[in-house]
Amino acid sequence: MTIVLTPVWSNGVQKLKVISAAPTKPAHGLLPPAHNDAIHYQRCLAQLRSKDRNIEKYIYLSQLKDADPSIFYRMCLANMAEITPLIYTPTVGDACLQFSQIFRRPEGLFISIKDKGNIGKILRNWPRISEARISVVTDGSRILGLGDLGVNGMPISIGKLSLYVAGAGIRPESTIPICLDLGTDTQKFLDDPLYLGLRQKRVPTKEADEFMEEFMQEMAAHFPKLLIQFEDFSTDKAFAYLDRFRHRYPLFNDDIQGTGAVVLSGFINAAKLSSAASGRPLTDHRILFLGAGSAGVGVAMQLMSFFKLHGLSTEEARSRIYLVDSQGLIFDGRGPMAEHKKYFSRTDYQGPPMTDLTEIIKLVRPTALMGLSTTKGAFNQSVIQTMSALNPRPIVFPLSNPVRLSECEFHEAVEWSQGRVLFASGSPFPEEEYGGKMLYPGQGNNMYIFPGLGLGAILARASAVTDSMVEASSLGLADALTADERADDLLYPRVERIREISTEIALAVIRAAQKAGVDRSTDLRKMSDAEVRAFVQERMYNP
Ligand SMILES: O=C([O-])CC(=O)C(=O)O
Ligand SMILES: [Mg+2]
Repeated sequence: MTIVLTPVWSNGVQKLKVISAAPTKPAHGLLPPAHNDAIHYQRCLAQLRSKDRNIEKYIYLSQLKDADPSIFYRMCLANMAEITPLIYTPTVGDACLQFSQIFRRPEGLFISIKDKGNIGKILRNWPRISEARISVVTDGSRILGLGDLGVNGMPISIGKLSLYVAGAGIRPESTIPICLDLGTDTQKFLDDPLYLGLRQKRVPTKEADEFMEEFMQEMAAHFPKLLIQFEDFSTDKAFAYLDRFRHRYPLFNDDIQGTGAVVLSGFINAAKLSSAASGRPLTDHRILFLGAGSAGVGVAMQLMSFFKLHGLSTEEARSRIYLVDSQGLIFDGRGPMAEHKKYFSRTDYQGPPMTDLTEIIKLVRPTALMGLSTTKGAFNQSVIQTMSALNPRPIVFPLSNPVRLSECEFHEAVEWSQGRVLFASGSPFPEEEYGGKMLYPGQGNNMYIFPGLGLGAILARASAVTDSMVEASSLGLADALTADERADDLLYPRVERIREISTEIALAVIRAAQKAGVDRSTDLRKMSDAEVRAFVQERMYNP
């Protein structure tokens, strides 16, 4: 599929108009005589592999996507494990940091605070309004664990949407990457002559809130079939915008809900293995979080459903969770704290403030340790050894992204736990051999969830994304492990099966939407599961 856009002028405004969306075959003589598609695919793959640095591979793949989306997506699907880390975490982190240096050609929509009052007009410049189904929207205020990157956050929206296409078969022309430019507080960018964003500090909250209100209203008015994924907003905004808009528009926050769902899923599978080894009931698990930002608290909230699914009350479920932030264990006696941390603040601890993670572990005796702190090395040898002394199979999930901010590496966790660790990380790590056995790290990254969750919500034409739909996506993923994968102690399915996984998740999400009564595509209600699966698969874009 080639989309040819031509600039046209309307009311003094330049717009892009689609003049050809049909596959175009170059006229005779415009290609070399021995050019053919299959060999060209091999040529592109060889070109990719000839590059030494991942950022070069990223740039090459971006240009390939632009020049020939079909080859690009075919390559992604056939080489998921190799290419996902290049177009997504961790390389996308470098692409964001260097966006203003490596920028070639615009992709997606840029809407800045200067457009306040005129956002509808900007949206009308999007060339494929009626096809729009999914948008990933960031304001760049907290990209991965890299901080406030301003307009340099655009590659995160682009990368997530490439995975929607590859992983869930959303059509490329149905995706809209959006970066909102509300300024940046990162001086380095403001001083950089190549920086592509506004040269101003972030606007005050009130102005940002008014902007978001207008943005969401205009998005809904212009794109009636669009689902919105909020991505990498700073913690306070992530919670505030999710709360404010989730009951009015179909949307979810990937960092709070997507990460929550993917970790719940991995935890379900890890807890079974851990309890099988310890003989302790599933309801006895205790989970300690390092990091209490949007992802940390989002995951903690989602993990409560693990205990509730096993019959515990909300109060009992909450009591299984402990949060630690940069100032140590979070408990009521510690003094004032941010609103979003209060729910998990411990009332049963009355001692002095505790900051040392090993000491906190000895006190809490957790079965599982979750890292969402972006503090490299926080899960050091003493931490892992203490977890391993308490648990025959300790659950350790260093979830911070990208790789270099991970709380520990897989080989460290394997070595320090003597091969017993049940491990999942946010970014990919290589497998390890220990005691003659191959051990595989799980990748507890929301990339397993959002493509299928989004696909299900889009196909159901959900008017809102309910908690039950998010939970269904998580349970759908946990159930997607094959017998082979279970035999290898995997916590997540192999990423090569992403389309199958997305189909199962979409089915679970569609059913949950129907149960919640938020589905507007009511024809799907009458279909059997097998029919819905076939329906989902038929609709997938196949490069
Ligand atoms: O993008 C990723 O790899 C996961 C994610 O949402 C984040 O770290 O913010
Ligand atoms: Mg994110």
